[in-house]
Amino acid sequence: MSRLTASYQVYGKAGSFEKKAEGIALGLTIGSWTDLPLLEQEQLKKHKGEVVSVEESPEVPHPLKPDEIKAHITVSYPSANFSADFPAILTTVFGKLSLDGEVKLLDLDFEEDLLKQFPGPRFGIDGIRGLLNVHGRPLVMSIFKGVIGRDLNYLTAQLRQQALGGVDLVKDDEILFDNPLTPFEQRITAAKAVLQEVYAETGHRTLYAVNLSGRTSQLRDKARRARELGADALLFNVHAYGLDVLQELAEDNDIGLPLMAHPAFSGAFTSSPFYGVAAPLALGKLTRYAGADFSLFPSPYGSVAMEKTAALALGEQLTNESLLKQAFPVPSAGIHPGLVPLLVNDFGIDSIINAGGGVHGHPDGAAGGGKAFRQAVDAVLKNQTLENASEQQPELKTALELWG
Ligand SMILES: CSCCC(=O)C(=O)COP(=O)(O)O
Ligand SMILES: [Mg+2]
Repeated sequence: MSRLTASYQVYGKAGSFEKKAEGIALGLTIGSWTDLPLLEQEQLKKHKGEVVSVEESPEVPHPLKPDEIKAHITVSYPSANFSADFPAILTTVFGKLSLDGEVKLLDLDFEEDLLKQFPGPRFGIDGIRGLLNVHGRPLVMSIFKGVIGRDLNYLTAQLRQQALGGVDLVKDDEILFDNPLTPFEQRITAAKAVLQEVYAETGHRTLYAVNLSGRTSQLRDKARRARELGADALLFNVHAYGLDVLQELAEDNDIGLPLMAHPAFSGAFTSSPFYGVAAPLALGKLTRYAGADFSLFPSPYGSVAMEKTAALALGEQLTNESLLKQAFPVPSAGIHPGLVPLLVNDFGIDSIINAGGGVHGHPDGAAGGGKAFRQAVDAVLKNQTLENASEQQPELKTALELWG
């Protein structure tokens, strides 16, 4: 019978972890089966979780409780215990356990039979590159900024400048919801017209990811309508809605659009060193399994930073060998052109450089900001230092003078 394996980080006294692990394996599956009559014990055994390993780390004491150390516990659960969906899986491996003190879910290992039941990205990295016809370099994305309370004219003017800067994608800010000044459907049609104009003028193609927002029950129809109107991609605050909602959108052939997962709200359950779910699992592996073509997360460098080993592991989870397609890592937040060499070094060519303030705050406007990013990417691919490249690239020079 196939099994799902979960790894947890726990703290406790040395020597106490076998009991703790057994408690998890039992507590999340058949409960107190030893008290039941023999026949029922036999019947329930096949549903019991199994402790796979317990590894103590005596060299890592609890930072606040000197008599406790860290340990990793691995438990496998029979697939017969759950249906093949995220709500059932997460409830099985970390349901009531998530409420039971200092336990962090680090990873989940899906066997092939189970993994096959998840869609993964519809387009993936290769598919998105195909839509843009851009290969062999990281993509550049910019974010609308300051458009809350502004109308469609403002939005389209800002979009035009971003596209003229040569960015490959522009996304809504995740905090722009449906509103009377820039309604969802009109954002799509107005943006499409602007991006077609820029393409006709310059030959440069930019895709726009519109924020799919509102009540869950309305999302499918809104997303289908977006497709009918010719939307390029959908931004989605997946962690505010839940992975299963993303999966529903990803599997719907009448939607069939690239899906961009925003990390909003995820810090609430990934940031603690003691509790919640590890970011590489939540924003990496599971977001990819649920069908995101792109996953945004804080880079190790900007204004909202993720610890570097976690950010690297997250990028790895989005792109490693799997039955499912690769999703684009999009390290974000406080990104400016001077960070491009670090980001490409960390996340490789198959990643996206994403910036809001770093584009719009450029003294030459968003067009200048976009150009500075593209120039930084070109310099890195040519193994040039940004300083050297900026001698020939005024927009990059201005950006480096401003942000370093
Ligand atoms: C925390 S990752 C999400 C990035 C994002 O949505 C954003 O608006 C970043 O804007 P910035 O001006 O920091 O590039
Ligand atoms: Mg944002």
